[in-house]
Amino acid sequence: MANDIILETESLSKHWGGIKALNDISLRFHDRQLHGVVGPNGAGKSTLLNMLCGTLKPSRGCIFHKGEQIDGMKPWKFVRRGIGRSFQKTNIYTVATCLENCAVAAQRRFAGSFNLLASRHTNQRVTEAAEKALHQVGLERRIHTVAAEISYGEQRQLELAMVLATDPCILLLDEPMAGMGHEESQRIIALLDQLKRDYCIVLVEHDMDAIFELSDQLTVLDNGTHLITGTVDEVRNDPRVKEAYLGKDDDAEEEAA
Ligand SMILES: Nc1ncnc2c1ncn2[C@@H]1O[C@H](COP(=O)(O)OP(=O)(O)OP(=O)(O)O)[C@@H](O)[C@H]1O
Repeated sequence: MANDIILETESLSKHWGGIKALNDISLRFHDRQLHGVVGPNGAGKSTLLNMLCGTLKPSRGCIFHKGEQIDGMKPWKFVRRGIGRSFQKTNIYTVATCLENCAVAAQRRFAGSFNLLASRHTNQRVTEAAEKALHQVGLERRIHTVAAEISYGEQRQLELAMVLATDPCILLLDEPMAGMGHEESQRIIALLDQLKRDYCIVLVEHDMDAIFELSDQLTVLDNGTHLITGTVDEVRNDPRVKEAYLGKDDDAEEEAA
């Protein structure tokens, strides 16, 4: 079991002046598992993802990818290592086609050579990766459609495709279902359920039904601290979690019990 740990944090902390956005967080993320991260607003979820993808440097603590310490490396090195990150806010070029958006993302992973022959080969890899990613998320019929012309739900699917186009092994996803209707959310849930068979997914999401349905492991953060990590059942039944967080929104479940 231990050797399928693909990403690990050790006493990870991020402080801004007096604000302890994240304090002493030690977590293990496994290959081919979906690890949900929840917590009230300001709990430190986005801060965690920003450090896991290298865009934010920890104040203290370490990050290990496949056993190698990677904190302090440049963000593009995280991308090259297969650590892909999506954002809460839509991050696409609306004037470009879906394929072009994914190609720009794929270039972050594959481009980098000034050799002309190599660059032709690179262009082909970039296009192939972009097309594959659009197929993975079910947007194959939208390949040549300008992003401004697809629905909001499809734009969120495109965001996911842009991460997949970087050929990652780890997907760090920040609220991929934000602002979606029920039907669109169901489509993303089905997609993530499929993707977790092949990727390590770290999913930050406020939609608790989705998190409960998808998570193999679930972490609760509260005010920058690590409350618990466990299976969905372990977390739901933990009195600290009920008290600190889930209890507030769990009335329906309490009534049903
Ligand atoms: N650049 C920054 N400078 C100062 N404080 C920050 C910065 N970014 C985040 N914080 C603070 O760190 C804490 C954690 O923020 P973070 O965005 O990680 O929470 P979150 O759990 O993702 O919240 P939400 O669910 O609202 O997105 C908050 O108190 C926030 O105000």
